[in-house]
Amino acid sequence: MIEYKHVALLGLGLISSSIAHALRRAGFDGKIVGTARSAATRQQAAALGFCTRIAETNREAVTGADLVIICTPVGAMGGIAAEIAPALSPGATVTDVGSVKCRIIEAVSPHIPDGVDFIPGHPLAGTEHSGPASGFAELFDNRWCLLTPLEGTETAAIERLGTFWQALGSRVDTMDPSHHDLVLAVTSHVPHLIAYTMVGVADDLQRVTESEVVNYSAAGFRDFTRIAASDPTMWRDVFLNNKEATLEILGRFTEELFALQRAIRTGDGDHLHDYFTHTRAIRRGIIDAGQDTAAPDFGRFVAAKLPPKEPS
Ligand SMILES: NC(=O)C1=CN([C@@H]2O[C@H](COP(=O)(O)OP(=O)(O)OC[C@H]3O[C@@H](n4cnc5c(N)ncnc54)[C@H](O)[C@@H]3O)[C@@H](O)[C@H]2O)C=CC1
Ligand SMILES: O=C(O)C(=O)Cc1ccc(O)cc1
Repeated sequence: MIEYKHVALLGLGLISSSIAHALRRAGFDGKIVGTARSAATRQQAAALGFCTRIAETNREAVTGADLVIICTPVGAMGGIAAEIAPALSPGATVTDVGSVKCRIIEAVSPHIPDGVDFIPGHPLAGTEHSGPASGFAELFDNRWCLLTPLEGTETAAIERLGTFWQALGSRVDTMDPSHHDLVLAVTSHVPHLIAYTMVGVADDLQRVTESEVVNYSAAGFRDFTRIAASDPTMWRDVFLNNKEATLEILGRFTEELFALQRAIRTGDGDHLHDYFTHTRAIRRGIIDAGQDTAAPDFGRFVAAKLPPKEPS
């Protein structure tokens, strides 16, 4: 059962509008007060009608809220926390949905007043679409939502937030924030960077081959173009705020790529065959373990394999 009575959604885009739709589907009868930076977005959200009320400012939206969810690009979250701090109600929970966790914790927690819990979160669910019209109630169904609570946070507050995400359809788990950032660098951030790069390469090539890249693109490349259509501001902020883990995984990726490049150049078919046999076994292992292709499950699979990130 959802224990909150007044949910404030800061930022009105894919994730926040999906939260509102999923709340309504769950029968939530409390208040959903949303706000966004631009008047045009606020008007669009008001017309779509998924909030009880649209507030003009972040401070107005959080006034009286017992759950505040920051749903903006990662780079904006610290400034928003500073802005809302004086208006937060004692006993409220502040959470976020950002794709990285350590930098958000650094930016947000110094502003959270005593008596308010900050519990960082990340629903591992999304699409390449953005804006208030892109949300839908089923987005979080059977997807993981990872909470990365800070030391000393009351278990009851964490459980309350976990129950909230379960009511939206999610499976909920907790994780150490730096481990989260490393796992997500492998399963989401670097794959997005690769997709962005591959589409850029194809675009260069297309100038030579005219429309062949589009005409003959296979399913794999089409998936790359879908991912590479994701919101530029959001992904700029992800990479700038998960720099260390992204560079670590990108370094490993580049080493493996060079080894494959060398195998192709030298005609080392055994190396290629062994490598592809190994990766196929990984994929089949995921399926045999009852975890299908969904990224969140793959995330857990990788989490089990990666060593915990060493403190920097
Ligand atoms: N899109 C996805 O697939 C997923 C996104 N996330 C995370 O969720 C958060 C929101 O993402 P989406 O809903 O996809 O974004 P979106 O682009 O659909 O919506 C973002 C909202 O934030 C507002 N905003 C933008 N810049 C702002 C600023 N500087 N100050 C205040 N408000 C600002 C926008 O007006 C918009 O209302 C991001 O932090 C992202 O990392 C998490 C899981 C999946
Ligand atoms: O659309 C896709 O394939 C995604 O990978 C969605 C996504 C994007 C960012 C996240 O932090 C979590 C999920």
